Amino acid sequence: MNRVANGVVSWVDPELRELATAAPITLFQRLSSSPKGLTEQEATHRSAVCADNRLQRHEGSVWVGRARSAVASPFVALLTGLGVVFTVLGDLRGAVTVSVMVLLSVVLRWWQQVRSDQALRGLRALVTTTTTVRRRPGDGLAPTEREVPPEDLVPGDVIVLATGDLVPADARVVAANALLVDQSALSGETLPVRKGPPSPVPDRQPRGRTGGEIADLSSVCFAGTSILSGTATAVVITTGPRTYLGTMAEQARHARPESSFDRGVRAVGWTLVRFMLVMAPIVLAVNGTVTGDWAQAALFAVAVAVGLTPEMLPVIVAANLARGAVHLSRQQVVITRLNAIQDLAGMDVLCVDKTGTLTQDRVAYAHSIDPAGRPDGEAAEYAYLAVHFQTCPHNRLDEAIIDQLATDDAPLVTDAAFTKIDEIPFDHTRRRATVVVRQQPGEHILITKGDPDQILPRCTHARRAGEVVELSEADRREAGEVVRAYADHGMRILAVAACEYPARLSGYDEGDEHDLVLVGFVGFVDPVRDSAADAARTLADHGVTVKILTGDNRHVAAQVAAQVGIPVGEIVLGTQVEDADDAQLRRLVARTTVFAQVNPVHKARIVTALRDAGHAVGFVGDGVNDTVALRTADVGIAADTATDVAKDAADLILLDKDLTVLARAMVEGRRTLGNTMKYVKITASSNLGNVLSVLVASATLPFLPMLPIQLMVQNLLYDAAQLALPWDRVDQDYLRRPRRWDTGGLTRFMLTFGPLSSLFDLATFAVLWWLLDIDSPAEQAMFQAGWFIEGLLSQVLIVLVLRTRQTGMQVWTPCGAPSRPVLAAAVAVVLVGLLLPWSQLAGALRMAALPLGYFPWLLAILFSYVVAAQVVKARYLRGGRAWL
Ligand SMILES: Nc1ncnc2c1ncn2[C@@H]1O[C@H](COP(=O)(O)OP(=O)(O)OP(=O)(O)O)[C@@H](O)[C@H]1O
Repeated sequence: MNRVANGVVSWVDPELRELATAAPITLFQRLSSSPKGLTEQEATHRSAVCADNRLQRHEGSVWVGRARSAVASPFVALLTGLGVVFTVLGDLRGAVTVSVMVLLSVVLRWWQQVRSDQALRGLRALVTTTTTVRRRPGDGLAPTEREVPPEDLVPGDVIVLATGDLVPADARVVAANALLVDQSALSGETLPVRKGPPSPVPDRQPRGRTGGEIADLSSVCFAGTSILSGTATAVVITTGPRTYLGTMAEQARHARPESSFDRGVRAVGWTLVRFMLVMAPIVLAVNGTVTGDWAQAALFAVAVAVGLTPEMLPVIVAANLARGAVHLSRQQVVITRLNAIQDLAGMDVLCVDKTGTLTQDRVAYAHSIDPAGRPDGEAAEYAYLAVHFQTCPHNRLDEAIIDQLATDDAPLVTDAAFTKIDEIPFDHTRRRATVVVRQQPGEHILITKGDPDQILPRCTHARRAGEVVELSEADRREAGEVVRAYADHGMRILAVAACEYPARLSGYDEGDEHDLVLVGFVGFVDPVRDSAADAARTLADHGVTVKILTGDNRHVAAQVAAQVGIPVGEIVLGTQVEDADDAQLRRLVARTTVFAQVNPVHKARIVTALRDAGHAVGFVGDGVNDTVALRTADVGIAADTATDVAKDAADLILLDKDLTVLARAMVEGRRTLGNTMKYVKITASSNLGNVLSVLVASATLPFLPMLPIQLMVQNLLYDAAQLALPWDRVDQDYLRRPRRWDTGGLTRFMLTFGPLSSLFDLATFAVLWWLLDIDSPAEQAMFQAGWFIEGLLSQVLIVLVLRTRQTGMQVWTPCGAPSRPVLAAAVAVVLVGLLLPWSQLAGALRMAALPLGYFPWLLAILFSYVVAAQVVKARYLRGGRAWL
């Protein structure tokens, strides 16, 4: 069977496994390629057929996916259903009005999401990576090697990999030299894996591996993994979303747990559906019984149902989120998932790492000391030797050693005097790195540097004044004290130890890191950011508990926490997290603020336990293997400098990895949610009031109090005014606590302010009926215009009163007053409403101009309504109830 059709390989695992072990000639044949690589023409042809070699799905499908998520909202479903009912009942004007509402909300929401996707792509484009590919200019011509963007790779391309490279696609190794690959992104397996062309003996699953068979194929390098050391030539088998990582990323995307915002939106949707289900049939029954015209009653009931739905909610939410996203990007925060802004508002626990978030991220070498704490350069010399030969990527500590010790001739001299034999790279679980070198023939020196807690137990001897002496218990305690004393001053300490071995041909592994001689310690400073304490205080003042999750030593963690003002208490270590079952862990995380010596797996478990305990959790991470925790958290946050995979998993990307930026972003999230909640609560209560008025009017009037089309135009006008709400101010009080969607509060709010507004509607009916004598079916157009104006004006005005919890004249003080856009929109809509019965549209809306005598009464009713709303608000708040 030909598995390469038009250069596209259709993948299932058995085929991958087959290609993993295939002889080179079969491999190239199956991929329609050759060891000299593809021709440029063939590569162009294949790239036209295959999707780009990107982790994300093809652009087209992202747009479709976004469209799908924009449509999938309970309000859209509800309104579409009501639109269908209108059509069935023959009211096309009603159906069109509802369709416009639905279309507007879907398009706006979709547009916002696509725009933010584009912004993120723009950000990613700033990070350039290239891959070396071997291609021929044409058939029969010699191949050349050149650098191309990873997106340009196609199945069949021959690539050359070297130390420090990110593997750009799933590729079968055809030749390798001491190839060591970090596969932790795929399998959680933290030890590096040796890779090379397949051996004649089939691969066996290594013990203790967590990644499953695929990741254990030792002849395949997978996209997203990185080359720790060595070189390789490989042929690309599969690219982009079809790689192993691509499918995992896709699964993880789908597996994302529902966030607190999503839960809130769903709950609001259901509360409104319940109200509608109760109210619409009642309106139908009352109106049908009184008028006897059941068809008209049915139309009216559907219009009431539309009126009861805050139909512009998706639009207002989208507009709010968009404004929030723009504001955040000005504050160095890029949003990758719009809803994350609302989740940010609900966040009550923020898990942060230490380096860069709390500290200045400028690690500097400080000193070198012997095991007893006396100044001595030997530890630094060994550490430099180890870093010099280390091929796994240098981190900040390594760079600090190089900056300080790689003086003019040092690299040359080191290369001349020593030869590298082997390496056991650093990883977050081992918390140490080892290099083996040869100085004298017949003798190897193993040098290990790392967390003192990891190194000291592996030492049996120590250096003292140039001598190697046995490490007594007292010496060990003394060394521990030295580490602690420096760590207590916030200094990061690496222990350095060495050991001599007779030269051998076989490689070295962890089993050789024992019976070491402790050479001493090197110290580093990474000062706490000046702004960190202020930011931590701001977060605490706003009800967010900051927890530190660091791979570093407990003393340093405690010191940094104390400097930043985070209460320390009991410090929990990674090993304790590992030993605790889920229930124990929930209790542990509830009382702990500092977790030290934790690896990425522990971090993910801590986040899950916090979520299980009901918290809305933010998590800051930047490693490839922080992906799980980033996805598990309600808000995953990564710095711009993080790996692509981590950024892909994050909801927020910080262009400046600083806690202050995060604190500001959190306040912005609450402001956004505050303005959204204003709309939901005030609108739902006004609509409930309308329905109650309609019920009373239906039972008492010989005609409809308002026609369905009038009811919906009134709704549209009101909603148009509310489009300015995202630009409104929010009470300081509201911003001070984590906020989630609160539907319990919504019901109470509706039941208080809905009937209140209804009272003033009834007063309007009374004025129209008894005082102005508009009391016959022939005059219904005038009556309906009267209620249309009063209803619209009272709804718009009440937003200005209820939008803040300030009472009395405070509403008009600078912090309580509405923002200018909100005020301007309200005035504009009030004017339109007042002029409508006199306009050209009056006929289409079946309204008649009102007698001027109506307006003093209107003024009095509106004034009394505002005063009454203030009084009720004050009482409502005195009852200790949550406001918006
Ligand atoms: N280059 C290195 N060589 C040897 N050991 C190292 C190296 N870098 C770090 N370590 C040790 O491993 C420990 C854990 O480091 P890791 O990078 O996992 O911490 P982290 O979680 O990133 O810390 P942070 O919270 O500060 O960001 C360090 O405390 C240190 O003792």
